[in-house]
Amino acid sequence: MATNFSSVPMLDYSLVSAASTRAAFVCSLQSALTTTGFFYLTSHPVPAELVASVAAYAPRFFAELPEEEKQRIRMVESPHFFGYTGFGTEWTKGRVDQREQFDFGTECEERAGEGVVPAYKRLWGPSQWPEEGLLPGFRTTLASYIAQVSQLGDELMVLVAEALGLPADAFSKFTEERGNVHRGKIIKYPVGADSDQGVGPHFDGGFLTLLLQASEHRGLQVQNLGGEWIDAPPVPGTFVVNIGKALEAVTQGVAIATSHRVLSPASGARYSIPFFQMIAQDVVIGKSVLAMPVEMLALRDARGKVASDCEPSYHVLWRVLMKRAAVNYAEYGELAAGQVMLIGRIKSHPDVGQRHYPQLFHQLFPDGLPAHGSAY
Ligand SMILES: O=C(O)CCC(=O)C(=O)O
Ligand SMILES: [Fe+2]
Repeated sequence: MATNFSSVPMLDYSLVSAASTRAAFVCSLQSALTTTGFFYLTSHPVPAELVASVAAYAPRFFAELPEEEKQRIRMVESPHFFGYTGFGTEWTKGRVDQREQFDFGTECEERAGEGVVPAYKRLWGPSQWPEEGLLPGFRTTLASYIAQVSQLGDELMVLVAEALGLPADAFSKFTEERGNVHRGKIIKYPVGADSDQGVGPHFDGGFLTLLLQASEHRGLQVQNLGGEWIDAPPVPGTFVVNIGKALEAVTQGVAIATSHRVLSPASGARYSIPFFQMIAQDVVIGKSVLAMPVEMLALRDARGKVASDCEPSYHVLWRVLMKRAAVNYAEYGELAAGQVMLIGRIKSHPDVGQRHYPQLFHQLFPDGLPAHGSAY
């Protein structure tokens, strides 16, 4: 019988600092990685004041920025896919997502100009920020936040390696010499939306996602191994951590990427701030799969077949599995991670692709701009 879960486990990060309790944390991490693919992290080291200050900016960004300023920094202006995306322009599984968002990333200079080959080198570059005077402190607060969450993500990856019986530096080959450029989003799910689909069922792409639920409204749900939707309500002082498809693939499916969705809030706008831990652009995941201990492969196989609205697929050879998985991760086998990300971004935001990556846009959309994009 497959192992299953009916709630998202809570892991206490303070256990990591004492030698006597570290093993207990690693043990619960192993179970979360191999069974739920999702966990809450309590007592984490990102200062509560910084988290509160980031959360307080979320409603202000949408309410206080004038429409012209949102338009000035809209994503279509950025070859790096950073900036503002208006309400109702993103689709998942054939339905409009009821959310509006602002994408930003690790502070970074433009690394390559127009016409560079491979084109994905252009993904890395600066975020688009609103005028300082319109939202004072927004930029520095988010820069500090992403730096601190990145550091926590790096620490977690060392623990992930330990929990999966791998050497502590097992994941270092997925780090670029100049450091990885991670991505974050500020999302608003409005009340009174046209449908209950805040965001439809999907997987995340990179290694780990660390999500801050920035208001008290529930809506996030995680799909268990039997296909049922489990609530993951906001818990003050925690991050919700989940595994992305890249981590699932490099661990041969031992760590499970779990399908999740957000239902539109019933009683007030919901805000969330996910941080997506990215990997080195040039890595071809298909050539970088890690040798996993047999006990870990046995844990994977013990899960049995998983029911999902997104067709996960870790119990067969990962290459076969990736071919069957959600459309934007199928390419991990042969293409560089940066290229996979670029394809996914263009599918999700075809207007940005058409403007900045016309060649690849025409390959993906030979009939021109579709009525909407869909990454998942
Ligand atoms: O808003 C949330 O709680 C989750 C968002 C999410 O899953 C995503 O943007 O990938
Ligand atoms: Fe997600």
